[in-house]
Amino acid sequence: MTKEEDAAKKKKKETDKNETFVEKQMTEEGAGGQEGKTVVVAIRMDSQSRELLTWALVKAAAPGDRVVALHVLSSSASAGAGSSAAASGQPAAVFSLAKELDAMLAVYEGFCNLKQIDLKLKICKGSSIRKVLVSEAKAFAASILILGVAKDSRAMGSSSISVAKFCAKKLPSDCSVVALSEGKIFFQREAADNSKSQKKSSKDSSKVNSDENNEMFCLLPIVGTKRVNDKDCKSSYVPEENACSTCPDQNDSSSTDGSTGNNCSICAPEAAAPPLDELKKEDSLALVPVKKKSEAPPTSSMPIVVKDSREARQGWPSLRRLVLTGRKSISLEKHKSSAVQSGKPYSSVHPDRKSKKPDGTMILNLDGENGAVVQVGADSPPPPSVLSDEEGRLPEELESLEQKYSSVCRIFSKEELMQATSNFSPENLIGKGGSSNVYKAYLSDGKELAVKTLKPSQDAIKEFVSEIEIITTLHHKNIISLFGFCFENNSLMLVYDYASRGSLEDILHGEKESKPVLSWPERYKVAIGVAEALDYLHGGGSTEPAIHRDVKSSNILLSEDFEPQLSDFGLATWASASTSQPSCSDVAGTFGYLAPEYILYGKVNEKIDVYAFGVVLLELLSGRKPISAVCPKGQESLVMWAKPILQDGDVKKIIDPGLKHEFDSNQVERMILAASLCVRRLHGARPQIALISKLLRGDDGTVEWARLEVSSRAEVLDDEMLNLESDIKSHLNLALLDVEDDSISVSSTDHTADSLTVSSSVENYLQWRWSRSSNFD
Ligand SMILES: Nc1ncnc2c1ncn2[C@@H]1O[C@H](COP(=O)(O)OP(=O)(O)OP(=O)(O)O)[C@@H](O)[C@H]1O
Repeated sequence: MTKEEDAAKKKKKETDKNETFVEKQMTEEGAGGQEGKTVVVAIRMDSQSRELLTWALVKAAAPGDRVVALHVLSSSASAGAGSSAAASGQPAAVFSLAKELDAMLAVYEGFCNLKQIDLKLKICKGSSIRKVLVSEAKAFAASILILGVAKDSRAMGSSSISVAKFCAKKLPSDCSVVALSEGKIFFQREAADNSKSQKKSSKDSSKVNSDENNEMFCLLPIVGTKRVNDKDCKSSYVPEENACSTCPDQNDSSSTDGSTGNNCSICAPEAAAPPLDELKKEDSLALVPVKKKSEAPPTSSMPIVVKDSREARQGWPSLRRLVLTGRKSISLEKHKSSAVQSGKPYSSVHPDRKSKKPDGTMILNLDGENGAVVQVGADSPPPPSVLSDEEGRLPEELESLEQKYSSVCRIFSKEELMQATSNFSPENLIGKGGSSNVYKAYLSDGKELAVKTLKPSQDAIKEFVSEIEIITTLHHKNIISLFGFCFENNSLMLVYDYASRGSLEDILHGEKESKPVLSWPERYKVAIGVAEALDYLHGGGSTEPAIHRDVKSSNILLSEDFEPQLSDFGLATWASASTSQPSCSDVAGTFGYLAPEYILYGKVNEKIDVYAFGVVLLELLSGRKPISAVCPKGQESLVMWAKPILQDGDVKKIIDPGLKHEFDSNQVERMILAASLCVRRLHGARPQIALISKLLRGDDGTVEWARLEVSSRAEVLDDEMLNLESDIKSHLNLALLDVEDDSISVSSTDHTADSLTVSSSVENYLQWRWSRSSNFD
């Protein structure tokens, strides 16, 4: 046997070992038992942790499972300045760390929703990381504990394999322990009987207590809220599955800060929640400390929860970054319309909020240990100033705005905008975004405008400034014009031209009763207009190239004559400022429109706009939503549903039945070709938007080229597989695919268990996992 063959054999063996473990987990745990298992993943704020999470979610967790991303703050740790500052109890550092970790997890929201995995974040503090890991894994009755293998062993005080060994020794035999690096298992202690551990209920787990010495902080979503029995917990709402440990038993009311009052923000009397019907389950999040309570049932007191995907699943959310982008919070598909219709306020986090006590509103003191859950609906009281410091000074970036932009747009006073919107009356509320309200405004000369009020936060300021900076350089008929802005009295407002037909999303997917179906010529006009806008944005108009980063139907507004206007440049970035390097904390956008490389690696270039535009084209063609829970299994994702149909070129199957065969078949063909090319898995295989624009307009040569390109898909797939392999290896070495040198020849359509290690692409892999998972239900 040659040296190479020997190495290949060794490699294969390693892969098989990984697979055996994975398959075992999948078959034993994923078989859809009533109660899912808990997978605990020890994470830090680094890219390796992202690998671990990806591995845990894709390989170890099955539908119905809970994955707990556990971050341990150790006073002895040197895991980064933020981490050690947080560990030493600096409140702001704790909060900022929680925000960063939250952002890291936010990337997985979409995947977790599709996979029905409940992803939670927990931050603990303890003197020994390994001991905390053991006690937490026990407390969660974890079936698997996943750890990284530290390259710099000093980072965690000792080698991570030794940590893994320690954990394996201390944890019950029904908990597997796995230590990974770059997708390879370096240490593995398999559970003696996983099927047994799977059955472990939260009741069982209550017998095992968290380490008394672990100080815990938590981010807790008020999702799936239910009123807790008065006897158990007064004036409180507690997430169904995450009731505070103090609620069921209030005997122990000591708190982490040593005060005698109940310091749990969920059951503390001062944390009086609004009536149930005023809480929108998808929007709430609190950072709360959870006091130690040895008798408490740990699984029902999970102190840290960032996302509860099982709740969100019900509404198939368009997922947003929750904390870092400030105004981009989780919103469900029907969020905007329902919010507007009902006019109900909803809750979200204001990290910078100081103590406040409005009526009926859950507001907590905020320091590093306390988060603030505040009502921020249309009629909520104004939050304290984040625009100026105590001495009334404005942040630097705001100070120069007026001077810089007064020549290109109008600076409004708040008074003027109040008048123009009849005091921001609910009747003038025309739309709602993740963290914004949009009101119709009338100037005294009769001009109609749209005023977007941003909920103030430090991140909102950044987006406000960035949007003004970028949008004022753009002059295109298909890009919304910024008419003016206002920052005053703690208000951040952007004033745009009014688009009388509202958003494409509302027109395509909104309440149908009164609205006629968008006709084919209008759809085609929208497609052409948005392609031109993007072409211009990406540098085709010889402006400095920029990337929108949030192309979606709700950000395409329509004028009276259906001229589309690309809007919402809050996430936009100059192409020169974007990086193709993976980033843990800079993924934003809306699930359903996110390009695979962006979800997985956080890679930003103009091709993420091309991908998102492809999804919009599919919406225009089919009238379907990007993600829809009402579709049959395997068809929830518009892209996944459409891809095989696009490949067949079967117009009848893809075209919106609402069009009743009234369409131009040449234009439809071009749109199908364009969509096929835009939603290609690999960004390199997606054409520039300029070419797509030419194709849509019917340029003969481009149409010919596109036909060939799309029909020679099989050949391209091979290339894609090769590219994907090097992409993954060179960029992240993600544990997701385990692509091996000798595995490329395996067919991409061979979705058998054996092909798991050689899945042709991220998307195929996810699709395969999804369809497989669906069978478990
Ligand atoms: N200039 C405008 N003219 C008419 N309607 C508008 C205008 N701007 C926004 N809207 C309406 O307000 C809604 C909310 O817009 P906004 O940009 O705040 O949120 P979004 O983009 O839908 O969500 P998010 O900000 O979370 O991405 C839009 O979908 C649209 O219906």
